[in-house]
Amino acid sequence: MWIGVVSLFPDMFDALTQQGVVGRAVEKQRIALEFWNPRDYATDRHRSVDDRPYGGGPGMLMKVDTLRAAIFAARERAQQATGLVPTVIYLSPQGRKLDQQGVQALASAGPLVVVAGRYEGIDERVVESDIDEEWSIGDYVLSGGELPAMVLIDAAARLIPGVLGHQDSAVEDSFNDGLLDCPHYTRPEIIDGRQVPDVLLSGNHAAIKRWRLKQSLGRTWQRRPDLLEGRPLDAEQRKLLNEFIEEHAL
Ligand SMILES: O=C(NCc1ccc(CNCc2ncc[nH]2)cc1)c1csc2nc[nH]c(=O)c12
Repeated sequence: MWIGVVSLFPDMFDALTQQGVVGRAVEKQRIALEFWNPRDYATDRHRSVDDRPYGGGPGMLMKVDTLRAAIFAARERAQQATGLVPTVIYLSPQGRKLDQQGVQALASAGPLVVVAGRYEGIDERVVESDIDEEWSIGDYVLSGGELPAMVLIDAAARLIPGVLGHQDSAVEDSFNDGLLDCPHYTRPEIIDGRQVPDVLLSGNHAAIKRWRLKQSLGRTWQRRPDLLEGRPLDAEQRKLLNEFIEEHAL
């Protein structure tokens, strides 16, 4: 997967490229990550990358000429590297809320150019002419688009075949099948008098699988009933959830 990043703070992405799953994927060239910094296109003495908003008011905007130069360069490289026209994503509080379905769509959309904004954002005419999709990662205020861009890249990278060693864990990821995860346990068997559920020590793999699915369904029902609305349950799952509800009826 080819991803171009337009950002004033490319070094922030070291957190992604130097570590873990995405780091290894970049190393194994499952993902190509390239960066374009608008500051490199600044021509004035102060190398300015921000500009004042028409109409006044607090805050600055990304300077149009340096931003567009970086976007065009990234787009050009995407086509050169992949032969495809990239989807240009702008991370913004006004964007569509990112969820696993959105991540799956982005991970299979071919090359991406991801634009991380700073200041109060970017000129609306640049959004109209150069941006294909706007995405937000949630309803809270951050200082820029870099962390959201890293969230998007990390989530998409996990879905690229071969990126995760144990591919099955990506498939079984709770948000992959739309349910919350079941509880997990590891040594010691007793912590402050609290024991591990017997079924997990039984070695009965069918019972363990059933117990875990039941816990996932039950916890989703308790904590995120909204996730169940968009997800039909088969007869077995319905039965397990009903059992859980009866056991937890207050
Ligand atoms: O660039 C991002 N944030 C920086 C930022 C924060 C606030 C403002 C506007 N502030 C004035 C205002 N707001 C509402 C009315 N008036 C502009 C830019 C960002 C990208 S994706 C994302 N997802 C979740 N949260 C985020 O902050 C982000």
